[in-house]
Amino acid sequence: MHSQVSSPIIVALDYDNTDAALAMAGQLDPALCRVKVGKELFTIAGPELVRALVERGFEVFLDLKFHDIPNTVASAVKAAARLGVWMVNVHASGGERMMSAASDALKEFGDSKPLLIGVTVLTSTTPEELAATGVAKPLKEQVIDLASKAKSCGLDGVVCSAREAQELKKVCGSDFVLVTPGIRPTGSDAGDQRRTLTPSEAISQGADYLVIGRPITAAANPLRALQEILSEIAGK
Ligand SMILES: O=c1ccn([C@@H]2O[C@H](COP(=O)(O)O)[C@@H](O)[C@H]2O)c(=O)[nH]1
Repeated sequence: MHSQVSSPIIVALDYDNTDAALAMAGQLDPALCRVKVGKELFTIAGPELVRALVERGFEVFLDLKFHDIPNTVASAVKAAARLGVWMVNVHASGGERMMSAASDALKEFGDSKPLLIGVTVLTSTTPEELAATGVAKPLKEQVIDLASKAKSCGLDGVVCSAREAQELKKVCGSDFVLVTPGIRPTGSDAGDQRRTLTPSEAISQGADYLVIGRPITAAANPLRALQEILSEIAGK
């Protein structure tokens, strides 16, 4: 999908109702950011909310992290493409057959296909927590392995921590899109995030898109918080 927005910021609209999500979108500017609809908001507000955001001029990242049998995931990403979203994602740990099925399913959308992104290891996960799930590899190696598989299956990029971005760009190439949540401006609360970096650190490590929720949406003035982050990135 051809994009009109040069900003790297994707604001996570993590709300439990349509009115709150649209009120936040109304305080933002589609020329300065994209927006992300995740599991909570989509479960409560559904496709209508996604269409409403698209109609308001926002490029939408549908962050549902699909993980299922290949046929189901292929159908799900096609449904997302029909909604007009700019980006959609699947769990890279769902396997290569699943990722290839998703990638193949989007071919019929040609140039208007959404970016297809694989989730590697969640930014809330520590190395110890990953090991406890039975993954024997060190966390960074696991991220690189999943990203390499995502690339070979035809995905456009991955979700990872910005801490892994520099290495991933080396391994997967500069065109492979890196979407990085776990972004925390200096002094802001990490909350449940564990592998964090500041906005300017993330960009300097090679992140293409920064997913930012609470540091913007919980700010007294979300638009000002967004503008301050953009200024920090621009080095102003
Ligand atoms: O690895 C991941 C994948 C997705 N997320 C999502 O990003 C936002 C982050 O919100 P903050 O308030 O800035 O922490 C949230 O919607 C997560 O579901 C992630 O954090 N890490």
